[in-house]
Amino acid sequence: KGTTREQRALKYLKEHARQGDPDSVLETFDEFCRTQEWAMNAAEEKGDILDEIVRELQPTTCLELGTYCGYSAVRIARNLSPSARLITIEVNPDYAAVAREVVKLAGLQDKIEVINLDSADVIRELKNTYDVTKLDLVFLDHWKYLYIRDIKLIEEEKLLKKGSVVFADNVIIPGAPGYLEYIRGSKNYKSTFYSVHFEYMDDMKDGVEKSVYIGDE
Ligand SMILES: O=C(NCCO)c1cc(-c2ccc(F)cc2)cc(O)c1O
Ligand SMILES: [Mg+2]
Repeated sequence: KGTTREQRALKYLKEHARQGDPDSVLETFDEFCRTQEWAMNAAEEKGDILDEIVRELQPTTCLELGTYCGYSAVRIARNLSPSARLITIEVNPDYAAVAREVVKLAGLQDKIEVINLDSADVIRELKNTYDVTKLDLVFLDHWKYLYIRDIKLIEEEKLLKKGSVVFADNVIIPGAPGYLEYIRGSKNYKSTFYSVHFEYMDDMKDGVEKSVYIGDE
């Protein structure tokens, strides 16, 4: 075929979505995944919970680990206030390249920064290199076994403040057992589990975990 699934998705978006319209990009991406090829986007149900969190929290600085094609980055950024921004980290160069195109198609390149590096290396540099003081929202959606490594690193870097929200995808499928045990056992968070459908699969159950940081600044 010569093309990857992600490149085929981007082609479909370019042909069917309205340039500069984030809602159109998301709707078209969901349509592609339901009618052409499945892809590991957060999708409608998980996306609605993410929308609710962003609308209520009104975060200024957001961090996403695991951009993939940029679906959730667009989902988050479309609801951000004018000066707010999202830093999203993707270790896979092919995914990052597609994500940058999707972000541009949505017209959100001024609010979203896609970084093609390893998450741990960027987290260590957020204060010095990326001018971040505190993170209001963190979305964990990269390799599941890395959730626990990176949340510990984020705590170590003192990047969270009272009220910061850590939202984790896939805590059931593929699962992130070490992370769930850690975050639910920590006195620094108040966690809530949401049972949701796995993306684009109406007969499969997944779960997302919303954790509010209540620890020391
Ligand atoms: O690995 C994932 N993300 C990081 C890499 O970019 C990921 C995987 C899956 C999934 C895939 C294949 C399957 F059979 C089951 C689960 C789903 C997701 O939502 C994900 O975020
Ligand atoms: Mg996911």
